[in-house]
Amino acid sequence: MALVAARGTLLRAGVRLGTEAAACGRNGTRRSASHRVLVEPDAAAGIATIKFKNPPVNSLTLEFLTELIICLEKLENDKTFRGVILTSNSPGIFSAGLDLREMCGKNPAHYAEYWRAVQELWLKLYVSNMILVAAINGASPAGGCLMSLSCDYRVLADNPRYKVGLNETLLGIVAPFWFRDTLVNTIGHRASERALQLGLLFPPAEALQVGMVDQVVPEDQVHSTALSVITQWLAIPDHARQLTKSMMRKATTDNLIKQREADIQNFVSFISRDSIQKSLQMYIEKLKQKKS
Ligand SMILES: CC/C=C\C/C=C\C/C=C\CCC/C=C/C(=O)SCCNC(=O)CCNC(=O)[C@H](O)C(C)(C)COP(=O)(O)OP(=O)(O)OC[C@H]1O[C@@H](n2cnc3c(N)ncnc32)[C@H](O)[C@@H]1OP(=O)(O)O
Repeated sequence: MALVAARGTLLRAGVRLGTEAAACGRNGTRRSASHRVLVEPDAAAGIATIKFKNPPVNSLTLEFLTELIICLEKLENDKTFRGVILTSNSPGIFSAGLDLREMCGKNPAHYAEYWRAVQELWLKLYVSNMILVAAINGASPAGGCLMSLSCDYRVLADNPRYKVGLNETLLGIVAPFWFRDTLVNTIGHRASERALQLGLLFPPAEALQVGMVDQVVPEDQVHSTALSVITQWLAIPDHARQLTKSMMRKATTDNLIKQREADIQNFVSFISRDSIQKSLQMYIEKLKQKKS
């Protein structure tokens, strides 16, 4: 049902599914998707690289989310691909997280549609049967960080500007329980409590120390490191690795699935509050002023 809704959004956005489907095909040659998601398949290796291309900062607009969801679903259903690297097409920014303008000045129906898409992307990533490795080649706050936390392994480029973390409280908003659970499953309860309350954004050395990422490498080695990690993981028999992943993660996704509609209502009423809208507007304004 979520995919049908996603396709509806894509069609309204004028995205041609034929082109999208071709982009996620099984050819070994480099091909690119129609809009915001580039896919570089290596059929012989069974690996595809997904590159985010939603300028200026790869924020998760509804259209970008929808393209990502459809792309992941196509790769998941194509047994050629057993591993995927997620990275940015614009080194410097992995993803700025949820698109602030999707959560500001819109109506409740829009917020509900948007949040359903955010949930869907997380569900697709967190319990994917494929091996997902995040090659984090830029800053990755909030929803951007959630995407990488949902992968099986994270490689971060060693650049002090590339901070990662769930900084929601700095915006005056609250990371929902499934963002929290994803973080707790990765770095543990105490470290998550501190990171979430303070909205901490960790530079590479600290991110490694707290366990937000698994490896920090020089910037020009991020992709090759991700590739060699995925190659190691590919050596494990799929059925055993997949069942183990499911055993570790399914309870977390089931928790959202069983209260998905309530979570959407919660988000809509929270984000619609005047005080929250004001906080978001002020934050957007602050980002603008930073430039001048
Ligand atoms: C009990 C519980 C109760 C309730 C809970 C219920 C529900 C939960 C409710 C809400 C949960 C929401 C969860 C939200 C998750 C998120 O992901 S929020 C987004 C957080 N993201 C950020 O904080 C990142 C902000 N951006 C930056 O820090 C920087 O832009 C950057 C480091 C990513 C890049 O820096 P620069 O290269 O210097 O680029 P600029 O800052 O100049 O930005 C260029 C351009 O892009 C715009 N922009 C930046 N980020 C976003 C964004 N996230 N969305 C939309 N647009 C963004 C920026 O404004 C600039 O625009 P212009 O000025 O050029 O128009």
